[in-house]
Amino acid sequence: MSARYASIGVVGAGAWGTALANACARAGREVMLWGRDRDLIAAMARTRSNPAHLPGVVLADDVRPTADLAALAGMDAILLVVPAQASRAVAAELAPHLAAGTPVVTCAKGIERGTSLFMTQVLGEACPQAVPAILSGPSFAADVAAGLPTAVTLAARDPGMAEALATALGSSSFRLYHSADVRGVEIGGAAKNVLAIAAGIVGGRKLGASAGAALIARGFAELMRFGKAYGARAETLTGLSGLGDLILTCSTAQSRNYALGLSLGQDEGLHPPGKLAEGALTASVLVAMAQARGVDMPIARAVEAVLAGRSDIEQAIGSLLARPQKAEA
Ligand SMILES: NC(=O)C1=CN([C@@H]2O[C@H](COP(=O)(O)OP(=O)(O)OC[C@H]3O[C@@H](n4cnc5c(N)ncnc54)[C@H](OP(=O)(O)O)[C@@H]3O)[C@@H](O)[C@H]2O)C=CC1
Ligand SMILES: O=C(CO)COP(=O)(O)O
Repeated sequence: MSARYASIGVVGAGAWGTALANACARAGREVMLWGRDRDLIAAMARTRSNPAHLPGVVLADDVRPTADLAALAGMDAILLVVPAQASRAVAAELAPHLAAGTPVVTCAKGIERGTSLFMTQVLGEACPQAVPAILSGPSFAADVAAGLPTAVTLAARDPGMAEALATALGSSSFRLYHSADVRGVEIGGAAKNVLAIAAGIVGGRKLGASAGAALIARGFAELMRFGKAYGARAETLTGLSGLGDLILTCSTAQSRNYALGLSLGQDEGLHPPGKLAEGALTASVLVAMAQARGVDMPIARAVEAVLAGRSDIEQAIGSLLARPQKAEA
C-alpha cells in the first residue's frame, strides 16, 4: 500500500460517492463515507448497501458510513461528491475539520450559478486551507461500482500531487490518468452535461443516428471553443474528461442528462423527476459565460432556451438547422 493518502473521506453518499468509496476501498484505502441523511447512513451501515442511490451494489468491507462530518478530520484526502450547486455549502461545513494542505478532490460536474465559478474555485473560497483538485471522466457510478473497466482524469495544480492521488485511488479496473490542467478537466465535465441534454432531445425526436453523431461533433466544437476561452489545454479537452465524457453521456439514456433530453424530445417534460441532471442547472451559467467571452455555443444556447421555456423543441431544432452553412471550425 502506498504510504500517501492511505485514508480517504468521501463526502456525499449518493450514487457517485458510494461508487467512489467502493473504488477507493478496492484500491486498498481506508474509507469513510459521509452522508447528511442519518437514517440512510444507519441503514447503509446495517445493510451494507445504498438502495436509495445505488441499488444492487454491496458496500465494500473497508467503507465506514458516517453522518458525522467531524469524523473525517485526519483523513489524508477528501473526495467531495455532492451536486455542484451544493458544493459550496458542504465544503464550508467541512472546512473546520480539515488540516491545512489536505487535498479536496471535487467530483461534481457543473459551474456554480450566481458566481460563475468552476468547482475548484468554489472550493478555494469555501475551504481555503485545502488544496483543490478535480476528478472527472467517462464513468457511470453503476459501472465503477460493478468493477467494470473505467478511466478518468484526476487533476491538481501540483503535478506531483495529482500523480500521487491518482496512484492512491486507482486500480486495474478504475484507471486514473493525472493532469495539471485543473481548468480543462472541470470545463469538460460541466459542458458535456448541457450538450448531453441536446443529444437526448435528438434521440427523443428520433432524428436518427447521423444527427446524433453530428450533434456530438458540433457539440465538441462548442466545448473546445469554450475551453480555450477559459484557459483549458486542447489535449485535456480531447481527452477522457472532455471528448471521452461527451461521447459517453451523449450516447445512452443511462445518463440522467441524456434521459432528461430524451423526455423533452418526446414532449414528456422534465422527466424523470427527482433525478439529478447537472446540465439543466449549468446551462444558463455556461451560456452566460460563453457570451461574456464571445464564444459561439448555439447548441448550448438552444438547450438553455428550451429549459427556460423561451423556445419549444421544434423552434430550437429549426434554429440550429437554419444556421448559415459555413467552413467547419
Ligand atoms: N452518478 C454518476 O454516474 C456520476 C456523477 N457524477 C457527478 O457527481 C455529482 C453527484 O452526483 P450523484 O452522486 O450521481 O447524485 P445523487 O443524486 O445520486 O446523490 C447526490 C448526493 O448528494 C447529497 N446532497 C445533495 N444536496 C446536498 C446538500 N445540500 N448537502 C449535503 N448533501 C447533499 C444527496 O443527499 P440526499 O440523499 O440526502 O439527498 C446525495 O447523497 C454530480 O455533480 C454528478 O454530475 C460524476 C460522475 C458520475
Ligand atoms: O457524468 C456521468 C458519466 O461520466 C454521469 O452522467 P449523468 O449525470 O448524465 O448521469
